[in-house]
Amino acid sequence: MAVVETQGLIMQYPRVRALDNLTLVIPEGVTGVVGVNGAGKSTLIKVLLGLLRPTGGGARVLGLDPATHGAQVRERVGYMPEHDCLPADVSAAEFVMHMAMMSGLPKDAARERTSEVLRHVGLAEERHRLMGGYSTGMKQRAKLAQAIVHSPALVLLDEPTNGLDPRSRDDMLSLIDRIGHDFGISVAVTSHLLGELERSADYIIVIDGGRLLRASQTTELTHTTGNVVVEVLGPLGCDRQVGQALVERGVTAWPSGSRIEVRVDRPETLDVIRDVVVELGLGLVRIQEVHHTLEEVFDRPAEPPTPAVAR
Ligand SMILES: Nc1ncnc2c1ncn2[C@@H]1O[C@H](COP(=O)(O)OP(=O)(O)OP(=O)(O)O)[C@@H](O)[C@H]1O
Repeated sequence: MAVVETQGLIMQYPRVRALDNLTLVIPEGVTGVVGVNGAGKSTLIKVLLGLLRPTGGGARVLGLDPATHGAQVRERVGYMPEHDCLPADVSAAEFVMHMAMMSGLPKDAARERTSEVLRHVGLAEERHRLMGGYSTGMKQRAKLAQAIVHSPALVLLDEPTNGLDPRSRDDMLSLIDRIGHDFGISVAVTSHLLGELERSADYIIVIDGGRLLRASQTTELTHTTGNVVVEVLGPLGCDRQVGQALVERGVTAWPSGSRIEVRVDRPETLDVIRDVVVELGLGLVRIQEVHHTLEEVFDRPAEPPTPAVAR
């Protein structure tokens, strides 16, 4: 089921068209919305929350039109803004509890949910410290906690890994994974880095210049290439020998570092590889499937470099 649908969305600022006829569907689960800085990600989120009224087209969020039912949308949707927006002189516990009560939870339930979500995001011990003294990673976690404290059906996270060091980035991505897959809250998360959402997102939407570039299941984008990499053991240059022998038997093969990449277009190809290695008196170390990463899908052509001959 779709949690968000947009149809021909246009957002024209005085000088910039930030969304340009954008039609997309965000399914349940974790969706990565990827695009370079200025692609229109934050504008899209603000339109979906009903904070900005689009100049054309429309959207449905959990079945509601945010342009006319913004308050109802925001009751059911959590939002983690990109920029630092936390009051410095308040503790995470006070802030998240305040947000919980603002969303309509009675005081006792708000207190209980606050300590629960602060534990989930890893801020249990620091919850009574003033947020002004928090590191960037802790601030991001506090922002995430306030976004999910009212148990929304959907949470919109705007660049949650921005400014984080590699370890905190990994922690944040694991948290997003848990929120989407263990807590049952659908997540739409934006990033300007394609590769980082590969692990957590079930679905990827790529936007560029306010337009939809691509939308598909992550597994479809990172599907196996149909190629294998063959590693052999033997004297210097033996990999080239294997490649040459494969090409002579009509197999498409080409060098890949110190190994040989082979197109497996029929099941017998794997037998041919084994026979060639044995005939040449070499050791077969491994035959490994080659997967595309998301970055490769967008940065590199899908076809092997030509000519497909190991020289
Ligand atoms: N309030 C505004 N008024 C005028 N132009 C705006 C406004 N907000 C954004 N823009 C412009 O709209 C375009 C899209 O911006 P947006 O912030 O949506 O992109 P983004 O993909 O979220 O990038 P970033 O991650 O850098 O915020 C940019 O060219 C930006 O300069």
